[in-house]
Amino acid sequence: MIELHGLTVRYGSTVAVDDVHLDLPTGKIYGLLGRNGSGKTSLLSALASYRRPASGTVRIDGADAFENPAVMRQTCFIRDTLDVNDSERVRAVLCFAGWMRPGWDAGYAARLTDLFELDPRKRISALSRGQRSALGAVLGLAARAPLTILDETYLGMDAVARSHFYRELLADYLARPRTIILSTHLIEEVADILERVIILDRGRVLLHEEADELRGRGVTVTGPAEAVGTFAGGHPVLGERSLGGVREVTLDWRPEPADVARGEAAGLTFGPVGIQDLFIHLTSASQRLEAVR
Ligand SMILES: Nc1ncnc2c1ncn2[C@@H]1O[C@H](COP(=O)(O)OP(=O)(O)OP(=O)(O)O)[C@@H](O)[C@H]1O
Repeated sequence: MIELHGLTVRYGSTVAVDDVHLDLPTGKIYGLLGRNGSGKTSLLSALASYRRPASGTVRIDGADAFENPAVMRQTCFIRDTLDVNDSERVRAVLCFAGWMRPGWDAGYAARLTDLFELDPRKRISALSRGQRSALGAVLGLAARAPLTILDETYLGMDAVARSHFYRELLADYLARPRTIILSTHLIEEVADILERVIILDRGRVLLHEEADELRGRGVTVTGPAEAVGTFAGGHPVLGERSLGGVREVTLDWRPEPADVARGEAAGLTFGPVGIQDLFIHLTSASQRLEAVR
């Protein structure tokens, strides 16, 4: 279990992570989502001991994680900076990772390097943005660390490379289950491989839920404005739009089959709300709420 208790990260007067409490069972793939500046990198940096929290604790399997060598050996944190020397060659970086990482699989790293068409002789400074991202993906996957944290690692990769990455990640995770935390803005793309979703909003946890729960959590209701209004009454509205006499509302509510049948009889249609849409509605609804306070 990964336990964050009262975790707060500050930069001077900026509170990047604000009193976060999270209990995260190990052996799952987590998606850490949030708008720009919501505190994702700061939270992950504290989790990986890259940044000392202003207050609060991180415990992993009962042990205090901060600067704990035993915990750090089991943790692989890949961020876009890659934390490697730009004058090194790819081959040397992989070799160093093999030396640093107890679970490193050199054969798997070589296969991934081929898959992403990375030239092991190239210097890091000569890699394109996408190639740097691909190297991050190789370092993160081949480390096979019990706690693998990928902070927007694959952002620079093209669509083909990202699809290779998602496939490899899922296959390797199924073969060797471990805890993987992905922070991403490419929500729609990764949604299918996530088991749990955490949404951060201005340093706080807005939501922590099973991805399957989230997939069925919201509903869109479309139809004649008056009928939609009557049906939606009393349920939390995440968003709405109207065109002529037709209104569509997105509700944070899971209707029972009987509710759907009643709505359909009144001329309404129902649609699912994907994780990305739910994310957009929840984070913008939270901002609207803040604005009226
Ligand atoms: N080194 C720093 N010095 C000062 N403020 C910082 C620093 N790093 C982050 N911050 C601030 O902390 C807050 C959270 O930033 P953080 O990078 O953790 O967010 P994020 O969710 O990862 O953002 P993004 O999605 O844009 O990468 C922001 O207000 C940011 O300006």
